[in-house]
Amino acid sequence: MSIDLWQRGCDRLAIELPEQQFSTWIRPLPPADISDAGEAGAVASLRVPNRFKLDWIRSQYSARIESVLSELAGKPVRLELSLAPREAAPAGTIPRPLPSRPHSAAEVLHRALIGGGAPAAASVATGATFASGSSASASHSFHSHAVSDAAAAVRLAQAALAQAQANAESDQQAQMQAGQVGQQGQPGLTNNGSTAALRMSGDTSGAAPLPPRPGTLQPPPAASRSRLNPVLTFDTLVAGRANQMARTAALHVAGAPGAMYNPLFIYGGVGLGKTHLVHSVGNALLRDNPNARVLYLHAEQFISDVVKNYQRKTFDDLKAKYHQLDLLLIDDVQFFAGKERTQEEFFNAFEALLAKRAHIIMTSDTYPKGLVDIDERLTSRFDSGLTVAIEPPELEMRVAILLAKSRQEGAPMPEDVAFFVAKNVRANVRELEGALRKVLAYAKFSHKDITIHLAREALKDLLSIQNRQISVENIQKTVADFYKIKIADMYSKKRPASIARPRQIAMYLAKELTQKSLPEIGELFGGRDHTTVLHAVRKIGGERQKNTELNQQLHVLEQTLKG
Ligand SMILES: Nc1ncnc2c1ncn2[C@@H]1O[C@H](COP(=O)(O)OP(=O)(O)OP(=O)(O)O)[C@@H](O)[C@H]1O
Repeated sequence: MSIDLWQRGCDRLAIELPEQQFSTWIRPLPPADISDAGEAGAVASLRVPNRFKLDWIRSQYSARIESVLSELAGKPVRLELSLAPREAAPAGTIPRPLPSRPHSAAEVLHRALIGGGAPAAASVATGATFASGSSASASHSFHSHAVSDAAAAVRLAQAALAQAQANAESDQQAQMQAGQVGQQGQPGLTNNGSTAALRMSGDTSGAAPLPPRPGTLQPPPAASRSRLNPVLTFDTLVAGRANQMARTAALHVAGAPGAMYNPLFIYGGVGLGKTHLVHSVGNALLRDNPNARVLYLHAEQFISDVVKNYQRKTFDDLKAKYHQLDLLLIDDVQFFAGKERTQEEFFNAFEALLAKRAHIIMTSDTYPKGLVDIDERLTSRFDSGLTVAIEPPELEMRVAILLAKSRQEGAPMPEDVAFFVAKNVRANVRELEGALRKVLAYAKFSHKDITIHLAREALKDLLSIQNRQISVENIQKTVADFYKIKIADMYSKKRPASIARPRQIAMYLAKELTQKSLPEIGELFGGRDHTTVLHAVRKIGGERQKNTELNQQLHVLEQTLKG
């Protein structure tokens, strides 16, 4: 009965929680041991592999796990968490029936965006702007019921892809399975999907492909003509809440280019995976159709092409190069600012490609209407298909990225270390990769195991900069400014919501962004008890998951504090 109850609880949580959260925190847990005390209830004893995970599950999920188990058991079930002994076998994996695979990426996105409601459909079809996660406030036309349907559908897509990827790693048979997924419009396994996306030094952001590992297949010639980096595929792109909409839209385009969501405009801050995503589309399309004419380029390359062809008066060459494409992937279009001739040529190419139903995907650091010094006739066209944001990765996603990339590097990072690094490196994926490189290099050269102690050593410069920059006082001042209250209110006993809420937000940020303990934070907030701080941390952390406006405000505050 105990395994069965636990299994059913997991199945329920798999439906309720975002896929990334479920996969990171719940799925890897060993089954809880359930001791039944008759009418009085039952106790579910769960052995968690490390302290970080234990604390996190206790603070974030234990209440929900208890209530799901109690509901299923028909009597109260108390959850008892303890640390698994070090030498214990690695945590087992709960077999979880995956939701049936979506029929195609197009369908997934369609369901995700349209959900059950026609009004949202209309706004999407005519050029909706929406953002995953915190920036969803920009999506006035995106109905909230569609958001929850979207989340559910995207979870289905993620589950199917996660399954395909997991299978693909294991054996030849799984490769065939992944190939079938590809035929349905989703990316399957690419020949070098497991090739490391990391280098031990230097920048990984450029488009220059890494040399494939011995034994992996060479990229097809079309990939080099297209300037695609064969390493940047959907297989190596970790999915999370931060990129779910953009990734789902990109999957759709890869499966059915030239159909809907054309142009696709992807925007977000630096190092969040925009370039990776557009390369993934190109690589997926070429894998399915090696004859497709695909070109990836940075906006600056387009600018220099225009200049060169103007100097040589070879306008026809320029047209021939761009107007014949099936898929144009163009990165960082904000670089077109102030370049009138380039904008003119891009406008021509844009019109020609759309007229023949070729697909265009653009990236930028801001949404189309936020672009400066770019002609309105262009920016309005940029916004005429689908505009999606990529957000900074949330904690679960950062952990998943570290685990995935360290595995690709052949030096798997233990979960507690990944958690430690992810908690401390929050800005973007590029920084996360930098931190991972440092930790792995440090372990390699010092011939030591990868532990939290080692990670702390390897990253001490980075951590000390952060600790220096973010103090509780700084947080109190920034939050007080933001919500227009007095700093003194942070320490006062006043309770009106207009003051109590910013104070709770400041406590939450103090816990998130500093190394201070709950009692220390309580002390700095006018001598409050640590339970008051814990309550604030849980409350704001929980609300943040559901309330997009609050999440947006917290992002702004976090970015301000991190400088
Ligand atoms: N979700 C992800 N999963 C795995 N790797 C990722 C993910 N997001 C980003 N990366 C990696 O992080 C690095 C930076 O990503 P990328 O260059 O795509 O960011 P970007 O948004 O285009 O940044 P910029 O605007 O500075 O060009 C790359 O090495 C990329 O492979």
